[in-house]
Amino acid sequence: MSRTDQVATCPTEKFRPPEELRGSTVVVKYGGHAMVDPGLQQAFAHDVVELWHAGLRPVVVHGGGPQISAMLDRLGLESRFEAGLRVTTPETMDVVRMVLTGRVQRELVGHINAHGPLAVGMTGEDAHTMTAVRRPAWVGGRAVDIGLVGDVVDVNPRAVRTLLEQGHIPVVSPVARGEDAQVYNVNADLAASALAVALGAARLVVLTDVAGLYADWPHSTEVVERLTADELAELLPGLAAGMLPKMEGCLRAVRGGVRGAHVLDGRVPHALLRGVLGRNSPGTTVLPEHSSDAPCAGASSP
Ligand SMILES: Nc1ncnc2c1ncn2[C@@H]1O[C@H](COP(=O)(O)OP(=O)(O)O)[C@@H](O)[C@H]1O
Ligand SMILES: CC(=O)N[C@@H](CCC(=O)OP(=O)(O)O)C(=O)O
Repeated sequence: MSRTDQVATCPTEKFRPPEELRGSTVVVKYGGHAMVDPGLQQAFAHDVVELWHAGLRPVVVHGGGPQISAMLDRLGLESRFEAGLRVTTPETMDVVRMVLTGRVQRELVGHINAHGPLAVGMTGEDAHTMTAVRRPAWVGGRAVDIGLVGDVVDVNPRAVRTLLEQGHIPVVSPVARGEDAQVYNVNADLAASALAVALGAARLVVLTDVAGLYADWPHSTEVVERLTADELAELLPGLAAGMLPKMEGCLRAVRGGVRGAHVLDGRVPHALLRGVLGRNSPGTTVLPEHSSDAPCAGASSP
């Protein structure tokens, strides 16, 4: 698809990606808490299309935790988390699938496609894109059964690559197939990280509802601006639910070959563009151990 013919809005001149990012895949995880405002969803969709215009290949993996909880509440079903993961009965799984794929994904696809025929929605189940195995939650050193919650153990990126090659923007729901014929609820941060590694993405960007990783949460809002994978590995066991899967996802990504991972404030308009294309990314940036490849260098700032 021609990038100039198909999309009428979003002029490319404003945003020039650094040379090393041209043609690169960028996996963006858009968190449920940062998408509760429809205005923010539209601004996010606009930014994703800007990245596409600038010659990058964005892939969106979305969350939807608050939206799932609201629907469970409406249906009078229990909503409970252990170590940040939703306890998922077969009945809960039906609601997870319905809300993520039937509603949240559809809304995002609609917002992106308001700019042109770009986004295609899919789930990790499609074309065996994500295969997961059942995992427990670890609470106080003990494994707790949390039902149909999966860890992604295999990613087949072929369907996503085909969409990218055709000029599309894949929008992926974090639901995975199991080899045991079950369907698994996967934390969206970890799903995005697994997909970024499998696609050989240049960047993983996690948009959430805080300014980044706070050094002393919940006592201070001082953001950790940069850290290496080793530094993050040391911090990880002490992190609280919410930030834990995001930082674990960033760590797995940079250790899996992704050149940089960012946690950004999704409530700030254009945080995504500034994070990917700006000279100095806001939020928290995680780099591999020996990075001479500063992921924010050389761009013209939006
Ligand atoms: N060290 C930390 N720094 C920032 N936020 C933290 C930290 N530890 C826990 N959190 C919590 O993590 C939340 C973000 O995770 P979550 O609510 O799951 O967001 P999302 O819906 O974007 O995935 C923050 O709103 C905050 O309450
Ligand atoms: C296993 C598990 O907890 N899955 C998440 C999937 C959605 C998600 O991760 O959404 P956010 O990114 O908005 O938190 C859930 O059921 O809420």
